[in-house]
Amino acid sequence: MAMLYIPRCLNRGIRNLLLQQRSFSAQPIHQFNEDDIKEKLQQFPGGSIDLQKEGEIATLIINQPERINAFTGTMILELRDRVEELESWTNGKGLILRGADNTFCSGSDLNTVRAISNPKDGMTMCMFMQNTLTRLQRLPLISVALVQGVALGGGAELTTACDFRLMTSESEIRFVHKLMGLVPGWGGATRLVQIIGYRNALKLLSSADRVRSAKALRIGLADKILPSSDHNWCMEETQKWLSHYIKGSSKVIQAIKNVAVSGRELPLEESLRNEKCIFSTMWASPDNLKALSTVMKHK
Ligand SMILES: CCCC(=O)SCCNC(=O)CCNC(=O)[C@H](O)C(C)(C)COP(=O)(O)OP(=O)(O)OC[C@H]1O[C@@H](n2cnc3c(N)ncnc32)[C@H](O)[C@@H]1OP(=O)(O)O
Repeated sequence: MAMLYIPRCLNRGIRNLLLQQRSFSAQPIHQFNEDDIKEKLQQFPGGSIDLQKEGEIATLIINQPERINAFTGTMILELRDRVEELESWTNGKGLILRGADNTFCSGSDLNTVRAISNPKDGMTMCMFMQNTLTRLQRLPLISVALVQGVALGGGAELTTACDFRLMTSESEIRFVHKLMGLVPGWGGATRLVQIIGYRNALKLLSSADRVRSAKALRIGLADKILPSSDHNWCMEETQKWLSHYIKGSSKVIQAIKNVAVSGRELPLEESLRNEKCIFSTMWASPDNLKALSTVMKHK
């Protein structure tokens, strides 16, 4: 885990504070013994979660196209491994989350869902995924979900674990949980309220309506509509869109993501203290001194 660069030269107090803050990023929301649920999920194989790194942008691919990228037991486990790998990617700046074969994700694999359809397994699977997606959301990378095709149920929840969402004009996000006698359990309801506010979130959850791209843009669920669904074009556009937000050194970009996460998640005073600590790692840093040595006009 290397969430944040912590220089050795800092005094011990600040270093300790920063180490605490770093552990906040990867700290599990739910502390429980994961062995049983890992063993259970292992019994439901299929598909994969692939990680590709190209320069400073990584791409996570939800890959089970024959079932519209439904999430099997082993994909839940692989997602955790890939997120852990990204936590120690010190040079990274951006992350794209997408599905294979021009569609995003049809949610939990219904075969897995049926097999773990008892309260104990449901609860531990829910805690496992909440821990993973919270860690994904807190990665010091600017993340964007590229939503092609459908993002249903758990797939819709996954999109909310990214900082931003780009949709094609033909794609849809749909919280179908109500139709299955459920509520979101991967943290999607909590994050949805944070993204689009209580009233809009309640409408989407209680109606289970399709949210097409124009509406998603209007209510702030999507950040851009891509007019073509051609996969290569969509990926290029997503990288181009992301590149605007990740210009600069990885240390600066990671620090920016960390102060924003802190502001979203911590009470005011704690967040201000955290911001001060992160600021102290950037003030007079090589990036800062380099910038100061140039003639600066922000016209
Ligand atoms: C806490 C998590 C909550 C959850 O996520 S619960 C899961 C919620 N998701 C669903 O219920 C999705 C149900 N599926 C659908 O509505 C449709 O298949 C969907 C995604 C709109 C795609 O429709 P089409 O494009 O017409 O394709 P299709 O129906 O022929 O599907 C192709 C093959 O994929 C399968 N599939 C799709 N979604 C799946 C899923 N989630 N789990 C397991 N299998 C799934 C589908 O059964 C079909 O298989 P087959 O070719 O008939 O063997």
